[in-house]
Amino acid sequence: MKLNENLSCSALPFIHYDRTQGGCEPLSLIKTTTTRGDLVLSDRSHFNMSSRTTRSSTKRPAAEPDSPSTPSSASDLKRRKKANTKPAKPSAKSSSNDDPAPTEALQIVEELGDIFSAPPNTLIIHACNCDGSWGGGIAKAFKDRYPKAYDEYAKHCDLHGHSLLDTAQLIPPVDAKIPGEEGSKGDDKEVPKHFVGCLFTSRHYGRKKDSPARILEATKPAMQDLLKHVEAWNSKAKQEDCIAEVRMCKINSGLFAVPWEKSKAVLERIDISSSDVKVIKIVSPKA
Ligand SMILES: Nc1ncnc2c1ncn2[C@@H]1O[C@H](COP(=O)(O)OP(=O)(O)OC[C@H]2O[C@H](OP(=O)(O)O)[C@H](O)[C@@H]2O)[C@@H](O)[C@H]1O
Repeated sequence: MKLNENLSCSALPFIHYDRTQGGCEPLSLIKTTTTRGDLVLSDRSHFNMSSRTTRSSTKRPAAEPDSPSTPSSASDLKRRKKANTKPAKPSAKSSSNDDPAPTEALQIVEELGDIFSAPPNTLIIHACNCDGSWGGGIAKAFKDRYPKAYDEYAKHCDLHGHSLLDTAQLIPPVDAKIPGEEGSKGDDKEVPKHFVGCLFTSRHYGRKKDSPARILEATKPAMQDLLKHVEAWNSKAKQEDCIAEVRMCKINSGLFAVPWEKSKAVLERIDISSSDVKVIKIVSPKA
């Protein structure tokens, strides 16, 4: 693929980006980042596993408490586990009432439509539990549409368990094509190049989900963590691989049972003066 170094991510909507520090990495490598902002390169084959693990919606055993919180690749996870390092975790003590007014606030724009009919290079965000379950609500739709992204999420939960609360996972586009049944290649389904953003706002799902107050408390640091991942990704990605638009559902407002206006108020207190992402589109289905 030919690179155009004259183009920058600043040409893309929603992203203000200085590409002077950008680098060109081989296309065979996937770039992921840690909470500390380290860039981690992994062979793309890791993200394109042909066999999909079947996950049940049953509770998983929590990972060891000293496991790192948000690395985004298996190689990074292993490296960290071996080194027994613990990345800094964003503070969980933020609330919309205590926070100072942001210098530049994250803009939340609401519209009706199909969240998944987004153009390529869109990041689509939803709220997640730390148990490795995308069993209901919009999470089930994510699992059906992005099965390999689900595998990445479930692996992340297996390795880090409840230490993921207050953090986020950025999953690069790994579901370019969902294979059809064996021997019927014509049934392969094309999937746009979408990034998936997981906000870990509750440890458990279902009846064991965290309280609305704790879910709200996790919402801000989780989103801040995701914005850092986006910034790190875009600072290194080629122009055609940059995240160009960010969409989200009304997180926490369904199965997590937190009124949307409360989550929205928390999100609108996030300072984005040093973030690439200025606007998040909230896309809800037409009635
Ligand atoms: N197909 C669809 N297309 C478009 N929009 C859809 C939709 N389905 C629902 N919505 C809307 O999307 C918003 C969020 O509502 P949700 O209930 O999904 O998510 P939430 O953030 O409250 O809770 C997270 C937990 O729900 C999951 O299920 P499990 O726990 O695994 O069972 C996760 O894994 C977490 O644990 C609401 O505005 C819904 O109207």
